[in-house]
Amino acid sequence: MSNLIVHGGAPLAGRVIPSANKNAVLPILCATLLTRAPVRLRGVPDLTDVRKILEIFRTLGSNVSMDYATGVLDLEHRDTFFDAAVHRLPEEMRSSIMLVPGLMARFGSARIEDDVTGCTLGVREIDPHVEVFQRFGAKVHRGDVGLVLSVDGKLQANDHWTDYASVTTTENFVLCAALSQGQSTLMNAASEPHVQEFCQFMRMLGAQIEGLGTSKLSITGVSTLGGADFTFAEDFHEIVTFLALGAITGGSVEVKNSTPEQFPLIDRTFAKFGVQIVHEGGWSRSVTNGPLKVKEPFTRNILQKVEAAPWPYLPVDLLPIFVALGVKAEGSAMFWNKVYDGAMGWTSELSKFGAHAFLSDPHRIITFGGKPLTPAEVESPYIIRVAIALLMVASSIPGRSMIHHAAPIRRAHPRFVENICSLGARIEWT
Ligand SMILES: CC(=O)N[C@H]1[C@@H](OP(=O)(O)OP(=O)(O)OC[C@H]2O[C@@H](n3ccc(=O)[nH]c3=O)[C@H](O)[C@@H]2O)O[C@H](CO)[C@@H](O)[C@@H]1O
Ligand SMILES: C=C(OP(=O)(O)O)C(=O)O
Repeated sequence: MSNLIVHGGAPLAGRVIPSANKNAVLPILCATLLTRAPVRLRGVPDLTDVRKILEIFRTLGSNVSMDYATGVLDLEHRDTFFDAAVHRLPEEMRSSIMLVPGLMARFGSARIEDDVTGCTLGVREIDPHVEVFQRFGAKVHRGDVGLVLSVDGKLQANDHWTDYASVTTTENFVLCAALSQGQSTLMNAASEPHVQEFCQFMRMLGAQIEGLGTSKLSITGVSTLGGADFTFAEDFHEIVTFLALGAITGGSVEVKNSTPEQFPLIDRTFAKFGVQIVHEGGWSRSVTNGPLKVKEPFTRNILQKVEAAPWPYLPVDLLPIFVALGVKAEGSAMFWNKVYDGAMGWTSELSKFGAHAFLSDPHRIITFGGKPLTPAEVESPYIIRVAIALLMVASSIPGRSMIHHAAPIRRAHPRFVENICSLGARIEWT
């Protein structure tokens, strides 16, 4: 069941309740390893990455009680067992690397698998992570497969200034610092909404963290962490996805959104393609007035552009969704991924629909939108949000399209096909 058949052309309309943000859920799951107290998590989505992490917890001997119907997860990591020579951590997902601090704190050893790259977006370094672990006192050597880490006694607090604001490196720094001896400071910390949500959970466990949402995080280590009963917030990626699906199909979708204050730049980006986002009464909806059209800049000789970079820029994971709007909207626009060097090489798939999108360099695509589109069979790379962008384009074209290898969608969006069908789409897995 990894291909999607899409019978496109119907305007999507209705209401959707978004799920939790995978990129908050996964680091929070990894963080639970730092405590021996019971933890209850509410709103846990049924995602392939979540299942992989829960499976490793079961292998370690943790009590795991997951009810996907209610989204309630009860976890207790008490008498767990881990052997870096025997156990393997989940692969093909980035978040696996955030199991390291919990394993080091519990067992004095951990490992990093060779494939912790997640989506194939280009180079995804592990060096910034290894550097963080070493600064806290870990010794690192290359094993037969992957890296093996060991630490004697407690981790040692330290100050660090990273090369760039990396989401998972920031989270790993906080995970290490929470139980270290002394005060640690991270400069150039990432501040995405999911990083803030993760820090709020850490605080609920008893971690002492200052500077949430800024580029400087100060953490005072404590001797033990306690339990928590935590409810996940709504996923801004999923909110944007459904709003964009409404807009690209000429319909109107309303999505529950408790944090519109995170949206001003996202709203302006929609507006560049003629889509107005209205936030009202805890819901957001996309409104279009006729066919999508790229807003012309006043400055001469430049293209309309969308720049994606670490928060508070537009998040890079949202860029493919706006590229899909760019393909549909009449006019030209440039999309600039300032983070990854291999995330934009799927223009050839767009061209199978008859779209005109030009990869100008590894970081930039230009769309010449509004061209007549026809249904097509396309191949998605192993990139969650590109599978979605291809599905968006297919949904906007009358007729039968097929998205091959769309399974990555299940890494981030539970019940995605059910949700979109409830809006009037005709889509099925095959
Ligand atoms: C599980 C999780 O949370 N994954 C997210 C996390 O991955 P992840 O934490 O792996 O992403 P990073 O922020 O570390 O960035 C990924 C790569 O981009 C490059 N880089 C990044 C920033 C920068 O200013 N300069 C630079 O060169 C580096 O090669 C780096 O390895 O953040 C990414 C960027 O928001 C998102 O795409 C991923 O969905
Ligand atoms: C790239 C993503 O995830 P990961 O880092 O886990 O591959 C994503 O969530 O879009």
